[in-house]
Amino acid sequence: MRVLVTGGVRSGKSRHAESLLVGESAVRYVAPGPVRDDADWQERIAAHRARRPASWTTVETGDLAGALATDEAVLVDCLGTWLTRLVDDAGMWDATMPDLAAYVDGAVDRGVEALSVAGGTVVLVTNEVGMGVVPEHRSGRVFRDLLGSVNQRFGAACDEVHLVVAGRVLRL
Ligand SMILES: Nc1nc2c(ncn2[C@@H]2O[C@H](COP(=O)(O)OP(=O)(O)OP(=O)(O)O)[C@@H](O)[C@H]2O)c(=O)[nH]1
Repeated sequence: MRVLVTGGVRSGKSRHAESLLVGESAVRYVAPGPVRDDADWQERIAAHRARRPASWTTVETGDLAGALATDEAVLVDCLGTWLTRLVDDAGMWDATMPDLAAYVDGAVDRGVEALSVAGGTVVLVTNEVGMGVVPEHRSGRVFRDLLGSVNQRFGAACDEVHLVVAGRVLRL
């Protein structure tokens, strides 16, 4: 079973994603975003860790395909931060859109392939962006476009896509 969970910031999508894995004996929690050390972020992370069952393991890595290569159930939170880290690490925010799209597509290919052979339940969390005003800065516009495509690719590779709004879940 592969599920993509999408929604806005603080929509309740992480909690919903976690609830889909209740009953799994072992879960690999994958945090694929950039390493950040500001106090606000550390507080958020601490709250997440406190609510995870003791039997879950945490993997902090940008290597999505590698993190999916397991027979354990996997929760990836989230594809938005994964994308940010992917482009950050490659130093590609100023690259042309075709170059960026091709680079991200290659990484998505590897992720989708790993997803297709993963041994257990996989839940991927992502962000629903692009429903508001056009971002003022180019990096915001680029991120919005790329993440839309990433979501479509992973959505197509999943059995189900769930949209979370105001804590309510709509199965698409
Ligand atoms: N590095 C790291 N990140 C973590 C860990 N646990 C959670 N996170 C990150 O915390 C982020 C989620 O933070 P939230 O504040 O709950 O997200 P949100 O989008 O505002 O809210 P929801 O929609 O309710 O999930 C995700 O990017 C996770 O990867 C951890 O142990 N380590």
